[in-house]
Amino acid sequence: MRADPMPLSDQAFQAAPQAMLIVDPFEDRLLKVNLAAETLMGGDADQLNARPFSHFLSASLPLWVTFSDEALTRPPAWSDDLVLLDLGRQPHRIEIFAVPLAEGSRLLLTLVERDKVERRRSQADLSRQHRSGKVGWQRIEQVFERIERQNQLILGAAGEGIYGLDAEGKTTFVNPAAERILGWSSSDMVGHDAHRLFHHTRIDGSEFPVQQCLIHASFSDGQVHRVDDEVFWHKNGEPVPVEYTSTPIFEMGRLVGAVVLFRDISERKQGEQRLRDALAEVGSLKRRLELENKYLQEEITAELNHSEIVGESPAVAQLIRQIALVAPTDANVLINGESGTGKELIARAIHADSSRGDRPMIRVNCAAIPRDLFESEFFGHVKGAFTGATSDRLGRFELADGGTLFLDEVGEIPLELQGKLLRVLQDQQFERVGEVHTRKVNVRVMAATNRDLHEMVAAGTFREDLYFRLNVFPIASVPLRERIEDVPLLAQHFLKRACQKFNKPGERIPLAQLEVLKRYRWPGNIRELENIIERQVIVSQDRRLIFDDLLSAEPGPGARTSLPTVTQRAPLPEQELSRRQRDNVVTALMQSAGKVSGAGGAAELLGVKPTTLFSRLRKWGIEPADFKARDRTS
Ligand SMILES: Nc1ncnc2c1ncn2[C@@H]1O[C@H](COP(=O)(O)OP(=O)(O)OP(=O)(O)O)[C@@H](O)[C@H]1O
Repeated sequence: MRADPMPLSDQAFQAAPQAMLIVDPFEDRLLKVNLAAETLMGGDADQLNARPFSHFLSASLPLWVTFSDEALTRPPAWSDDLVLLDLGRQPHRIEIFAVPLAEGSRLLLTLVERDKVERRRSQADLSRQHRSGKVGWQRIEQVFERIERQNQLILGAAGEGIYGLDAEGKTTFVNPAAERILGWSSSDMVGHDAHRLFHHTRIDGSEFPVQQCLIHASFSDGQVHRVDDEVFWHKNGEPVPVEYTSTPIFEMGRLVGAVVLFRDISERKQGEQRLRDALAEVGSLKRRLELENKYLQEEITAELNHSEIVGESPAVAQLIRQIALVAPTDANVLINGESGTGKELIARAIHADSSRGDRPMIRVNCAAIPRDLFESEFFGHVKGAFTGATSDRLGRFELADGGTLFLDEVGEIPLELQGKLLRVLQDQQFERVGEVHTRKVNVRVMAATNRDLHEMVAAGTFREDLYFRLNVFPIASVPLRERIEDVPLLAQHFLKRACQKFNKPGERIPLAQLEVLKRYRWPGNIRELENIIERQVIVSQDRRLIFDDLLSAEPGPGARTSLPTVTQRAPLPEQELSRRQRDNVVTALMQSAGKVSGAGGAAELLGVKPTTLFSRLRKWGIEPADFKARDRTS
């Protein structure tokens, strides 16, 4: 037979987690205990019920009396002063709650062990604290995560490359800019020795020992190191010029690595290089301008002398036609003719009428260059190329770049240099002496000679290929004796200039004297005519230029040596003697190119003391500087 199930209220009483007792305070009897009470009081219901309730109270009995009275009269009653003794007489500090049951003489007691409650409470406090601590910690974590995210954003956005190293030099993190600049990905770098990966070699190809690396120095000396001129190596093997700052990282006072911030300075380097190149260019342009200026000064003088080609002879007409024909082309021109016939004047006229006319025409007198300086003169040299080459020097080809180079006396160029000259004429390329770098120029070349180059080619002293290169457009400069009809015009032309030059206006050449000039053979050509007129302007005293002596003089090979000698036909009046003496001094000054004293000076030529000559010059108002050589050598 199945036992009747326990009523639900009894089940609840039994299962309650607190110790529950029903007592009769008047009878001092324990009527009923639940399981939790049995556990607390250390015995089963029978054992417990067998004892008066006061047995379990001992010293707390007086308190119980007042408490139970309160519970019966002013329920509910609560106390935490009672101490309960279990069956084993072990005390338990309890918190007690009492209500009277319906009968009115019984009390339902609910007991809680204070020690357990306090333990639970402190545990609850702890877990409460723990829970609230965890939340706090989670908050802190979130803050850190946010900072970390911000840091990542900053690292990601930074234009500079940034990477971290641990104390062994292994990469700990890399930002995207570092990946981009170096070509290595984060996975290539993190955990690997950064120095070995991309900092192992210097720009000159020499090994870069890690002991000398200032990034690594930060680990040992704890200092910030800045370097502004080194290279890192891109993954593709190309050097990346960088500047960087290596900052040590301390953790708890201990050096644990470094963070490196670097920047690609290729553009800065290129900028610096461009600046250096520009400065070098400015330097070379400055030198070039100085030289050009010197040449331009000469050109101004030349221009004064050569502004127009004077003459009406068929030879001059033909010449002018040829000049007009060849000037606009870039063809090389070879001008052939006796000395003093106007070869340079022709070259200047061609240059002036060409598209290069606003650039200088650089003249080189090949007869005036010492043999061993030819190459340097033409192509320039670099400092130290040979003894005496104390600085870089531009050659004539560079100087004439964009303009015209006029090689006067081209027949004098040594055979060994003719090949090099030919190369420039063909390729417009050359190297300075002592330099391997090839330079390119754009130069038109004109040449002049009074020698028969054709004959020189046959004799093997002039390269045939060079001759053909130069002789693209030949022009013959006709001797004055073959265009004698031009003499009067030329004489008037030079007279006008000489009058201006020596400030002697109003000088004139009588018609009969022009005839004298036309009868002379002019071995020194137009230069001789020019010189004679100048000399006569200087010496003339009655504004009439007389050339009678010209025809009686022995014509020499050139203008200066063909000057008339003083003839002795009859005793001379004092005035004439003085004129001739003055004449003679002028001749000497012309021969010495205005030099008065010293070797080859006019005083030496005349056999007088320089002081004597100086005082005579002062007396006659003659200025030696007017006789300075106009036959410019370079
Ligand atoms: N047709 C001309 N009209 C005016 N002046 C001229 C003429 N021809 C030559 N001259 C002048 O004669 C002088 C000598 O001329 P230029 O120096 O050109 O001769 P060159 O043949 O080059 O001489 P060299 O062979 O000695 O160098 C110059 O002062 C020049 O101005």
